Amino acid sequence: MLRKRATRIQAGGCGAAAVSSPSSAGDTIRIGTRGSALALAQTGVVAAAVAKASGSGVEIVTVATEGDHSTESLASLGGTGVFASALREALAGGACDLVVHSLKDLPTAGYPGLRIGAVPRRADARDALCGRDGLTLEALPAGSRIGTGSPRRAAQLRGWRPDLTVVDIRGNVDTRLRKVESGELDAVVLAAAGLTRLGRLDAVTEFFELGRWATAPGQGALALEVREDHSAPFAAMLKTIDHPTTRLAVFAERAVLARLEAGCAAPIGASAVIDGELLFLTATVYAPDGSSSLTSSHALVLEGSAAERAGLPWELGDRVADELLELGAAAIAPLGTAS
Ligand SMILES: NCc1[nH]cc(CCC(=O)O)c1CC(=O)O
Repeated sequence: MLRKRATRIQAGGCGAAAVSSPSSAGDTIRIGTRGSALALAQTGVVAAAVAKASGSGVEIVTVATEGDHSTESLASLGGTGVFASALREALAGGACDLVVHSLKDLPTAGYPGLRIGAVPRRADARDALCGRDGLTLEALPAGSRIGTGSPRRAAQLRGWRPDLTVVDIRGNVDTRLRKVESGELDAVVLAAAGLTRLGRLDAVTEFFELGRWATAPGQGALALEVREDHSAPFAAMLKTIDHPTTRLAVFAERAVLARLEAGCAAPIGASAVIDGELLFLTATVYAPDGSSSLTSSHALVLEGSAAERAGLPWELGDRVADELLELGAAAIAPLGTAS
């Protein structure tokens, strides 16, 4: 289902090379997005970058997704692709020329005829606690009610604070924050990147460091998905938006998910960073009840031809995932389609 918005962003036109749109409809590049406030905020940033890099007009097309309609818990929806499928269908069907995903919501399995055309620079990959009265996780009184819809966050909360009650919630970022403001919940856990994009960092009472609190593969990063059949100028435009370091890191994180055959709702955290010539990857699989977890870390030297380097994230992700499986990950957490 498509609803067209009247939003149009014209290119600034200050010397940007003219790039023809891949669309047969003319010069305007149509960018598909979900209609949530968070999706529109991040798509607005992408649209401005596309307009500047292409010199074309940009039109934002909102697409309703199953994840927006359903009030089911994310875990029971299965997680994999509830936000992404409708966007991918709109793109494949030609209703738009590129779509903007939160990378962590994009299934690792490809879609026929589509590819990830650009991964912009990543924002803060951490999770953040938004508690009442300035409270941190440690300071919350026993029995406090903490909301999250994510099996990973639920498992982490149970691991750190088994004396708290985890409440399964849905809804957009503002809805979740209001549950704390109204007193219905004592705290919620949200992605720092989303709070940043919505200008709601004021609600944060604690940032969880990645070393003790792993976050979803790809968290904080966006993916610009495109059809494979686009023009060379369109590819050149995508390249100016792509951030190669972010791409290497998030692909390594996603490779763990792919190897474990786990979806975006699986209780798995992964964090990759590049330090000089080394790509580091750490991933953790959590028992849903928080009683145990398994972690694996490895690093690879970034060397070789461009094609060889492009394969390194997968090699590293496979190594970490295989170690997690050897340690018994499949016995502590629901992997595969049951995630
Ligand atoms: N599944 C919802 C979702 N998808 C991306 C983000 C945050 C932004 C990001 O990680 O890029 C969120 C909200 C949240 O987890 O708090």
